[in-house]
Amino acid sequence: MDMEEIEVRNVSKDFLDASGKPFHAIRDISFTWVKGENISFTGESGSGKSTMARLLIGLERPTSGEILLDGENIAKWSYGQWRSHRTKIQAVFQDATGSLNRRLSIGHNLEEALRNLTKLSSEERKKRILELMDLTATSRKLLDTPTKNLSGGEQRRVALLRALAVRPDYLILDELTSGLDLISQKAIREVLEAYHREYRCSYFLITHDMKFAYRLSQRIYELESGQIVNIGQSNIDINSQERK
Ligand SMILES: Nc1ncnc2c1ncn2[C@@H]1O[C@H](COP(=O)(O)OP(=O)(O)OP(=O)(O)O)[C@@H](O)[C@H]1O
Repeated sequence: MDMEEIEVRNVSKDFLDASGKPFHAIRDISFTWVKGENISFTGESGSGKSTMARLLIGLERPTSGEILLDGENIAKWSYGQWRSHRTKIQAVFQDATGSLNRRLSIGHNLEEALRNLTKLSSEERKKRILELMDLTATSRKLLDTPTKNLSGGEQRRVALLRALAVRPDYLILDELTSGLDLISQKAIREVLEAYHREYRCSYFLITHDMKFAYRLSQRIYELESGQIVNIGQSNIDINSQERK
């Protein structure tokens, strides 16, 4: 295998509708997501974006087609196989706060993710967390703050940091900035930019915000009724952007 990538080949996903008839949420979609590259999925509500994300992280299995990670069909992976690849692909879904333990401090939440998903020692975990805070310009003082004291935007940022701490190769972000004020949106965008520049993590962004999509990703796929109807190309290079 020359290229590290995720290849989605002719994937379809059917659900049963209320009357028990098959409903085609994803119809024969194919695309390649090369490691180091960011892509965005956009489209109306119900067009199949979240279903595509759930297929990529193994929360749904395709009705037909294959999803190849470096040539291996992840659509057939068992729960155990997914567990052992958690550091490869991470996801932060719309209800980001669901992945956080609100009773714990931010530091404990990050620490818990690293304890569960990596083999790092206690010292290495501490070092990793501090590095991440510095890289993403997040104050170290926040580590002792109880998660429940944070605003919605800050909680999403922490959920994002939790996923990034694991250093995934691929990261799926479902509507991470929707409903946030402009300052919180910018803060999240800057975290993503800084992290991508350092580790070349590949983002799969689901967003309605086209500016966000064009700024962070190379290609923007537009979905309509479960099909790709348009592919936009961004000429903005995330790696050459200056921090603002
Ligand atoms: N588990 C399920 N069972 C039945 N239908 C489902 C299921 N999951 C999704 N669907 C249907 O599949 C279609 C696509 O849903 P999906 O959530 O992927 O769309 P979306 O583009 O992400 O929408 P939004 O922007 O509102 O999140 C919708 O009609 C939805 O009702």
